[in-house]
This record gives sequence, structure tokens and C-alpha cells, in this order.
Amino acid sequence: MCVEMLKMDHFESRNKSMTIGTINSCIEWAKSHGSVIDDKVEFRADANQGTYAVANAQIVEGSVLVTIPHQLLVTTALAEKHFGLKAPTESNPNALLQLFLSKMKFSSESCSEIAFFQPFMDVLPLTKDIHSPYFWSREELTALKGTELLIKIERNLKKLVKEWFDLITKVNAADDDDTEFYLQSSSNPQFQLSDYSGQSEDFTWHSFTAYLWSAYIVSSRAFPELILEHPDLKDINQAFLYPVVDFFNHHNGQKVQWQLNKDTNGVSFSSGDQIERGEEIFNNYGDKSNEELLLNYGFAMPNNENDLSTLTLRLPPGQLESLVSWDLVISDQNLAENSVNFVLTVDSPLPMSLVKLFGILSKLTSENFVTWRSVLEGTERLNAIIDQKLDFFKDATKLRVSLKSPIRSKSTKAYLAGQKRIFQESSDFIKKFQRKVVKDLKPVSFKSIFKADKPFVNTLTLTFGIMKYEDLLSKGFLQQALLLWIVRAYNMSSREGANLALPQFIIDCFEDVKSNMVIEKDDVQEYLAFYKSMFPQLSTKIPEIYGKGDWSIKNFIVAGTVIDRLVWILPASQEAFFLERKRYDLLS
Ligand SMILES: C[S@@+](CC[C@H](N)C(=O)[O-])C[C@H]1O[C@@H](n2cnc3c(N)ncnc32)[C@H](O)[C@@H]1O
Repeated sequence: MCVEMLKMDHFESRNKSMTIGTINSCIEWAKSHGSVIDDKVEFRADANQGTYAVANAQIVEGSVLVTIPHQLLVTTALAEKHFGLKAPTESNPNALLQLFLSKMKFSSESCSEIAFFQPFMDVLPLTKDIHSPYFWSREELTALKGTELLIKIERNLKKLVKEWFDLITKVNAADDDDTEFYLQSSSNPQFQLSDYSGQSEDFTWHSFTAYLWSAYIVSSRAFPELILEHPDLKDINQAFLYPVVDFFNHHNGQKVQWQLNKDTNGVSFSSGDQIERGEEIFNNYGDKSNEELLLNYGFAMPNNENDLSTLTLRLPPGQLESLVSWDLVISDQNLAENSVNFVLTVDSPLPMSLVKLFGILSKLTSENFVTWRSVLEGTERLNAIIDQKLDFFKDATKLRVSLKSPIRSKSTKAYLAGQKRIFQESSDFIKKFQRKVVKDLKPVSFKSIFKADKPFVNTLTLTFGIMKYEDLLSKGFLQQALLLWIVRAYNMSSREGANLALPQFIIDCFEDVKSNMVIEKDDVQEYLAFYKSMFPQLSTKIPEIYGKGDWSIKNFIVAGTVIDRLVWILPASQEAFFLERKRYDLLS
């Protein structure tokens, strides 16, 4: 616990923006307490980029650039000592560290252990300079309307409010304003946290705004405590603040090393790549998607190779359990109450588990297992959802909302463009998948059947002016032609000596449906208009085909079910295929 409380003008600190002056003071503070910074590292600051570092001479790979002694690190152990409390283990392991940071930055009172870190506190960005959407106004947030990101922001903020209030209650810091804020935010569904956060710098250290700020500081600047090799580390997500090393910006793929030197108890930052004079020296925050970067770091990158999107599907209650019984493998972290998440990336824009899920959802009651037909039909339903997302992001990238700063606009555009790109990849991939299945399975093509069955085509030419397969499409006659041909095929198969090469599975399916189907009045009603438009005229006009065998309406109703069970139409070419009932056998 802090013993001697010092009266300090901490309001000065809270309003201090990062400038080259505060940065130099922080570096001086670090050096005067034993930090070692390579002379080739030059720290700079500007309004757009904040702090960053540039090499003023060539840096060879493996060079140690900065070493900071352990006593300058802001750790959970310090927070525990200050508050005389153990950090929570069951919830966010950084909650106490965050509250400590809020106090260090925003309290008007101080003590020696807090005052010690003041030069470091002075370089941390103020809420007005933070670009994470947690700090956007209600109007700015409309730029993210309809995205998973906005849902996440709302969900995370609610969680954070609870975490904050539990903690300030525990340390006896909550005042009436805090209680009022908590009650309002938890009871009023219209309550918008963005109305309260990020608008002014006038708040107490124990306010929610201060806590939101410190949560952001930890998410955007902290390092994993794993580096410090504590034998009793309770949670791998526990983090610490690392002055000076947190001045480096992020670059995807940059090789870096963070290491504890057990002899000196210093923690060093090394570059794993050679850096030329004048080049920026980067850190690597890990393989982060734009959603993660925007939310936790306040920026996003165009064409981020680590980008991803989440497709959340809400399912009727109970359906999730039945999916598992179809051997659908979905990891627990992607399952929520009555919904399931699928991660789409540029490299894997169409997870096979998603394809299978839609295959399960498209199964007919007569199908006892997931078939290739149900999977292909499922891809169309999936494609409709993906294309809807794609259209949404195509429109959203026009960004009609004006954001407070160019950094926010640029990052939002990068995020939205990234989402659009992933859904475009996903949509393209579905089509590729459909074509590949057709190529590999080689299903029976109705187009080929049609071309080969000249007498049948002639009857359609005579009566409907149809000469070729494409005419079926342009005249909207494909379904009728399929029905007529299936009944013809069945009639031919039951006639001795007919020489039409017929795929046996179609006939088997017809016979199966015919012998098991109970025809209802509604079925007759459905086919009556179509049937009357052709019969009995066809039988009298072309008796050699439509006068032989059974051309009753019942057979057309049966043929309709055969189409449901066997036919799938490739959307790109409108080519109809008969698929033999076979188990879909690609992994999950
Ligand atoms: C650990 S700090 C790095 C130093 C930072 N520039 C500063 O002013 O304190 C992380 C923050 O730097 C900024 N940043 C880091 N890498 C970036 C990048 N590649 N592009 C844009 N901003 C970046 C973001 O604001 C991020 O939250």
C-alpha cells in the first residue's frame, strides 16, 4: 500500500500529451535508472504516428537495441502491492494492473511508487489521441453498423463496466457518480457507453472512462509476463508495461526478440532483421487481424495478410446438438448459445466445416446421411449469405460517415475493405468448390442427355420451339423439360427393347418414390396447371412418345420428387446434373 501520500499536481500529468519533450524526459528517466539504449536508435514523434523509432545507422540482425531493468516495468505485482490485493484469477488477470494505471495517470494524489513512474505516464496517449472505436462518438460508430466489430465493442464494453465496478468497489474507491454510471449502464438498454467515453479529459481515476483508457493502454502497449519467466505466473495472459520498448510501432512479419537477462534482471528488445539507416525500427505485436488491431490498437492495415472475418450463424434452439450428431467438428471456442462462429481468412475463405454445416441443413428427410447433393445445395444457401455480406461491405466501404480524424477514416476503410476482400474470396471459393465437385464426381449431365436424345428434343421443338439446351434456360422451360424427360425415361425403362441409355439410379429412384409416395390433394393441385397445359394434347400430337406408357399426373408428381432428390443445378451455367445418392466424404 502507498504509505506517504504526496500532494502532486497530477492534473498536469493527465493533460500532458506525448511530445518530443515528454519522450526525451521518459528516455532520460529510463537511462538514469539503468536502461541501455543503442545509439543507433533514434526516437521521434509526430502528430500522425505518435512515437516511433528510426535507425540512424545500419543495425545488424540480432542486435540488442534496448534493455530496461525490471524495476522500470509496470507489473501486476506492483499493482497488488499498491492496493494490498491479489489480482483476480478467475476473470481478467490484468484488471488490477489496469486500475493501478488509471490511478497512476489520473489521480490528483500520489505516492512515491506512483511518482516514480510519472515520466512514463506522461508519454501515454490521452483519450482524445486514441483511435480505437471504444473512444468514438455515437455518430462515428455508425460507420461500423452491421459489422461483427460493433457487436463485439458493445459486448466488451458491457463486460468491462462490470469488471471495473467490481474492482473499484473492492478497493473502496467507488463514489456516487460511479455508482450512478454503473446502474444506468446496466439497467438501461438504450444506454450508449460511447456517449460517455472519450469526450472529455475531466474524470476521476476511478471513473469508467479512466478504466477504459487503462484497459486500452494495456491492450495496445503491454507485453506478456511470460517473458519475465516468473515461476509462479498464474495466467499466460498476464501482461506488463515496458517503457521505451513500447515506443516501437508494429510491422507484420518483423523478426524481434524480447528476452530476460537473468544476471542483470534487465529485459531486452532485439531486432532479428537487419535494418538500414533511415528505416523505421519496428516491433511485432503478433499476427493480428484488422478487427483486433482496430479495437485494441486503434489502427488497421490495408491488405493485412493476417486479416480474418467471422461468420456468425444463429440457429434455432436445439439445432446445435443435432449438428454434432452428424460428426460436425466445431471447436468449443466457436460455439455460443444457439450460435456458431466460423472464421474466414484470406488463405482459408471457406472452412470445410461450414460447407458441411450447410450440407446438414440442406438434407432431405429421405437422406439418412449428408450427401453430395445436400452439400451442393447447401453451398447455394451459404453463397446467398456470403453474397449478402459482400454487398453489405461493398456499400459500407464507401464510408459515408465522417470520422473525427484521418487516422480513424483510414483505419476504418482498411478494416471494411479487408472484410469485403475476405467475403469476395469466400464467394469466389464457393463457385470454385462447386466446379471442382462437378469435375471430380462427374455427375450425369442433363445437358448431355438432352443433346443425345434427338427424338425428345424434336418433340419440344415442335410444340414449344425449343431447339437446344440453352433455349430451355432462356424460355424458363428447364423444370418442365426435366419432368417430361424423367417420366419418359421411366416409361422407356419399363418397355421391352427400348434402346435409350438410362442411368439406372434415376430409374431406381423413380420406382422407389413411386412405390412409397402417398399422393395428397395438394400435390395434385401443385402440378395440375402444368399438366393441363400439356396433356392430353401432347399424347395426341406426338403419340409415338407421349402416347406410349404412363403419362398420368401421378408420374409427374413422382418425377418432381426425383428432381428434389437427385438434381442439382450449377448456378454459374444453369447446367442441371443428376447426382447419385452418395455420402459426402470430405473431412468436416
Ligand atoms: C505500443 S504503441 C507504439 C508507439 C506509438 N506510436 C505511440 O505513439 O506510443 C502502439 C500504438 O502505436 C500505433 N501504431 C503501432 N503500429 C502502427 C502501425 N503499423 N500503423 C499505425 N499505427 C501504429 C497505434 O496507435 C498503436 O496503438
